[in-house]
Amino acid sequence: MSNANAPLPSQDAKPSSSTSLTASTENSVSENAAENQLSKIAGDDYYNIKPRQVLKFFKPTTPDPWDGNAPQALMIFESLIANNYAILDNFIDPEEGRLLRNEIQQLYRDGRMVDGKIGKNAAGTDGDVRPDMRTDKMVWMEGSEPFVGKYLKRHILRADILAQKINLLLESMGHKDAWEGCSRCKIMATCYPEGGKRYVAHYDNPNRNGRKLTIILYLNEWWKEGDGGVLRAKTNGVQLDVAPLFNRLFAFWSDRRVPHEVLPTAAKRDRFAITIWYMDDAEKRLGPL
Ligand SMILES: O=C(O)CCC(=O)C(=O)O
Ligand SMILES: [Fe+2]
Repeated sequence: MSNANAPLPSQDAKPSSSTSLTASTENSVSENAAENQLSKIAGDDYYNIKPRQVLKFFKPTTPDPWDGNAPQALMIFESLIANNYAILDNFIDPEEGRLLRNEIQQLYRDGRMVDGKIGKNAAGTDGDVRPDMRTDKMVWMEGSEPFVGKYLKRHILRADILAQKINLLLESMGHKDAWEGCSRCKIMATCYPEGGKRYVAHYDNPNRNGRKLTIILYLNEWWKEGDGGVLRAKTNGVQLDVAPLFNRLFAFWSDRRVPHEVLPTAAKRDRFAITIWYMDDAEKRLGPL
């Protein structure tokens, strides 16, 4: 059985900076309209998205209820194929981002988050607590549990549609990274509490566990240099330090192209994020190496 989060030796630290794509926030303008439209297409149950059938409510042939994120999908697609990753700032309307952040913070305060594990199974939902490797608090979700708030559900839905659009672009050019289906494994909300919490260097998909694309949304308003919790990745021979800024989306290929680690948090700054992995059904069928 493969280790879903195989550790790597720490990377050499080299100062580096990252550029980010800035999205227009126009996508937020028509969100209520988008929700109404989705309700019409899918019925009242459309938020009850089941894993592995993410987009049963959204087919490329249906009218696009979320036109707003087509430019975002294009930007992420272009950056992924050129760089193996994409950074997109101002992902959603900031007010909605704050409400989403409040929901995630509340999950932490309610004690729903538990020690993150080093995964043993493909979805990474099982494994061992290894404080020498990973010291976050996290909660797994399908997305339809009663404790999943309205804004988190909206985020999941938006990310699902974004992922599908990215994949449609890859498919349309016959790109080798186009994947099969548009399912995801469990969604993860995390808090890396203040005081040096971290995750050592690893791959999300070291051994063909099916994870194709990792999409993280960071939720840390007022984050500043020195607060720690920077995501450090290395890809294409470039070291990349990604600050976990509020409303910043970071997407990357889950496989060995992008080893990454979470550098320790600072003394007084909890760090919040939501991570979603989209799965390649063809790779899942092949099974782990
Ligand atoms: O929160 C992050 O920036 C990354 C977390 C991570 O790499 C993981 O949970 O696999
Ligand atoms: Fe990771």
